[in-house]
Amino acid sequence: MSSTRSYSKTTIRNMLLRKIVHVILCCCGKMSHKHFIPTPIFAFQTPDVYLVQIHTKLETQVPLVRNRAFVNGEWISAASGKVFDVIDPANGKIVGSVPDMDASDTAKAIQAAADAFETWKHTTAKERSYYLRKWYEVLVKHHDDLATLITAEAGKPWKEAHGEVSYGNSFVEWFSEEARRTHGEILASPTRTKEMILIKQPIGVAALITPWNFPIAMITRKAGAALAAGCTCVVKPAEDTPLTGLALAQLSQEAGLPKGVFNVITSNRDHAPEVGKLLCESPLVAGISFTGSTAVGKLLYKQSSSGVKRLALELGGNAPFIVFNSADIDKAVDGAIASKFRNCGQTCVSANRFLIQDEIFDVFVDKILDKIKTLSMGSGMDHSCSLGPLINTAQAHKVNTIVLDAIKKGAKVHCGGRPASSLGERFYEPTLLTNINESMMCYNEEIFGPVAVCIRFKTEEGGVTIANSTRQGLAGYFFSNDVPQLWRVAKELAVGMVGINEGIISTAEAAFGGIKESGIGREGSHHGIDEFTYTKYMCFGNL
Ligand SMILES: NC(=O)c1ccc[n+]([C@@H]2O[C@H](COP(=O)([O-])OP(=O)(O)OC[C@H]3O[C@@H](n4cnc5c(N)ncnc54)[C@H](O)[C@@H]3O)[C@@H](O)[C@H]2O)c1
Ligand SMILES: O=CCCC(=O)O
Repeated sequence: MSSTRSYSKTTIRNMLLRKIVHVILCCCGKMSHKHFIPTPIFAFQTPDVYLVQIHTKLETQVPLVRNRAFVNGEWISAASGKVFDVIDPANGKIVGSVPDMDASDTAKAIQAAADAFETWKHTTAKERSYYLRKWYEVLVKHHDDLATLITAEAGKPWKEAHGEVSYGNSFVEWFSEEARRTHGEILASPTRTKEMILIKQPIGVAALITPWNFPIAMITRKAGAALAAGCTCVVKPAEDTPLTGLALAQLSQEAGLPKGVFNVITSNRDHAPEVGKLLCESPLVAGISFTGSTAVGKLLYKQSSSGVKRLALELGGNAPFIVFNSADIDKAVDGAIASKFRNCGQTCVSANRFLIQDEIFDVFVDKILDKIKTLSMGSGMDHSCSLGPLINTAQAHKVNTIVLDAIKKGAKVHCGGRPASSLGERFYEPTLLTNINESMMCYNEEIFGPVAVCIRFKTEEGGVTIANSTRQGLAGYFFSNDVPQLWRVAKELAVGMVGINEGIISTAEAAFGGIKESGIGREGSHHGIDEFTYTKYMCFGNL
């Protein structure tokens, strides 16, 4: 568990050592500016990336670990001096400690972003594209380090962490390209003496609050778009995975992003509400982009109404995964495994309810059971593992509660159904349940764990009705080989994204987002930038 504490003697000793190494390296000329790219508009900063790596070796073997937050191009502590620990969910060991920042620290980051916006908003699209491309190149250079860091703090299996780094980096690449395509419009004027033009302008400071399940991608999907639009950012990563956010900051510094443009503050769960409130209410913040639970999303919605802030919400899902009689069952099973067990089920677009048509129900259950039995669970650092731990003990407890509730109400357990305690307190056995009914938590709630539940239905209409019987509407999937049915069902599913004969739908080119209580707005694609721009109408008269 994370805890709040002041600097330990070891940390102070390491800080002193850092200073000494800094002086030595400066004397040897190893930290000279010549290692860093020139920036067309802003003055150089002095990234201490090499120092960090040396410092890192003193404290831990995990690369890119930073122990301070990043505000206005500087690495800072909380004003209170408090820090909290970041835990490796596979073994409970401390990976690093970061500042436990409160509202007063947040105010400094907001001010830095607001000051930087005055310059950043005047950059050209081409300049912003250049900076993002540089950042992307640095991120690619550190691909392995980022993946190792993600596995260390999020527990994600090594291969998946690598996949996430590619996915996360792809948003920076994508928005470096999209930056140059934020065009305005010339309208056909109804009057000879007037010309009418629409231009896109950046909204201002964007506050980005992100979850732990995709520590890099959930930040870059927002920040790439915000920076491309000409906004500056204050990022508040999740308390379970702040180190990847700080690594992104370090690499943005190495890429030469001007100071104050990309700020990352860290705070523990106790301080998150006050930090969030200030980000929602500060007149210096123009918009909030949040990914996380529906409950917190609703709170931020309320809080940001006072200043009529621009709001983008990417919240929880309860994805149906329908398999119709005509489907290729083997492909459906492969899609089901990929969708359900990615990140140990901790993905907002994970299949939550498998709805299987009567005729093929038994064969689907047999085949998915065979596949589940091949999944290997263990530390994400073990390259052969396909399932890692859950993020924390609260999540492990929640998954167990959902399964026990289903068993109590009559569910049949085909495999798993209990914590994998021999591996550690955050591991849960991959589980398959049938005999599901609508009174069960697993039917109504986002499970966010490695638990597959199969529900039988008879008709297309019946299956779609069950699929839509939720207030969540993020992703939905179905497998069918009946062509008219493909179009009918894709239109009927009440979700923002549909996988048709496909279990993995995420990519930078796609418009990611939900409807109903799953969110507002879209991330990725060319629509992603819209969340961070205003459309301004200009009317030139008396021409
Ligand atoms: N849609 C998604 O991508 C996604 C991601 C993670 C979790 N979830 C869902 O959320 C559930 C809980 O996970 P979680 O605890 O990480 O989500 P959360 O909503 O509690 O946390 C997400 C982010 O919001 C911050 N936060 C928490 N309380 C806040 C507040 N009052 N004001 C401002 N920021 C606040 C957290 O520090 C974190 O950075 C999961 O079980 C799952 O159902 C969804
Ligand atoms: O969990 C939320 C995001 C997952 C994704 O982008 O595929």
